[in-house]
Amino acid sequence: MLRIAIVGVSGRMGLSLIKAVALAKTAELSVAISRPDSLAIGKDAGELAGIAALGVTVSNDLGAVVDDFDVLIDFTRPEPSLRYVEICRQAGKKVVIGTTGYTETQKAEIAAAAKDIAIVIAPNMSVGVNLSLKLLEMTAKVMGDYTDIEVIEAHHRHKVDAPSGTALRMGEVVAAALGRDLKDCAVYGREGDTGARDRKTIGFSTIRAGDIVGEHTVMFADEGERVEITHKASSRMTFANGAVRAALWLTDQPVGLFDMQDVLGLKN
Ligand SMILES: NC(=O)C1=CN([C@@H]2O[C@H](COP(=O)(O)OP(=O)(O)OC[C@H]3O[C@@H](n4cnc5c(N)ncnc54)[C@H](OP(=O)(O)O)[C@@H]3O)[C@@H](O)[C@H]2O)C=CC1
Ligand SMILES: O=C(O)C1=N[C@H](C(=O)O)C[C@H](O)C1
Repeated sequence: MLRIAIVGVSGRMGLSLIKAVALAKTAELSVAISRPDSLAIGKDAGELAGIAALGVTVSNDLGAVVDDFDVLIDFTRPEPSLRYVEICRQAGKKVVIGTTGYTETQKAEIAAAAKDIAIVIAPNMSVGVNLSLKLLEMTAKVMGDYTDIEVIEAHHRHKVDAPSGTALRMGEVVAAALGRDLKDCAVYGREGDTGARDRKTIGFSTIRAGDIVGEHTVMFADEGERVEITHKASSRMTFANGAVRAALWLTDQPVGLFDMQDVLGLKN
């Protein structure tokens, strides 16, 4: 049995992850971590997630329980996530990271840690989004040079980072397929006297509303026709199940930086 630790257990994803690990046949929850001031401390993780008791009490010090797990799953915020990665690096433990909103410097820190331990990091753990990334690469190669490309994403009102990590990854994949660097061609929202659209740009639009789990559309628009590739998540369990799949896949990886394309066998 693979022993999984989850940090941020009382978050939206933390609660879904507890359920996903409980449903897994070859993995078990062995550590559940919440912030020191969290009301979840001392509770049973299963009961916290609204399922049967799992016999795992929520605690607040990951460093004190490093011998009790094999893989850590992190869907929190960039700063605590980097602290958890460092604890895992020192203890030689593997990590699955779903957190989004990292700066370039923070991403480089994770890449450096992956020289010592195995890490899967992906802004979206669903099969559908990762398949969409392949479709986007293909569409960009066929239509991207002569169409206007726009990325539209919608999420719940509590989301703190924008554009979503998935939208940015979609933009990166499309830009790379066209030999462009997203840093040079991204336009994040428009207002006022913008001038006509520059064909080489990739536009991003963000919606934050209600309880939308996560929706992404990439539009390739010409005069006379357009192609839209859309993914809609209706349950966080799709992300949580993907994270557990990534944790199990890491069993055979001693070291290195991977993404969900590696886990799902979607790399060229
Ligand atoms: N890769 C993917 O497939 C997906 C990625 N995400 C990403 O996962 C992340 C979490 O999303 P979501 O669950 O909705 O967010 P929530 O705000 O619901 O949960 C985040 C949790 O992280 C923990 N946390 C936050 N700040 C700190 C801190 N300073 N120190 C320690 N722990 C902290 C808390 O856990 P606690 O309360 O237990 O202390 C908090 O509840 C986001 O970055 C989101 O974009 C979301 C969905 C899918
Ligand atoms: O915060 C969320 O909820 C989500 N975040 C991820 C992102 O930023 O891409 C993935 C998913 O769409 C849900």
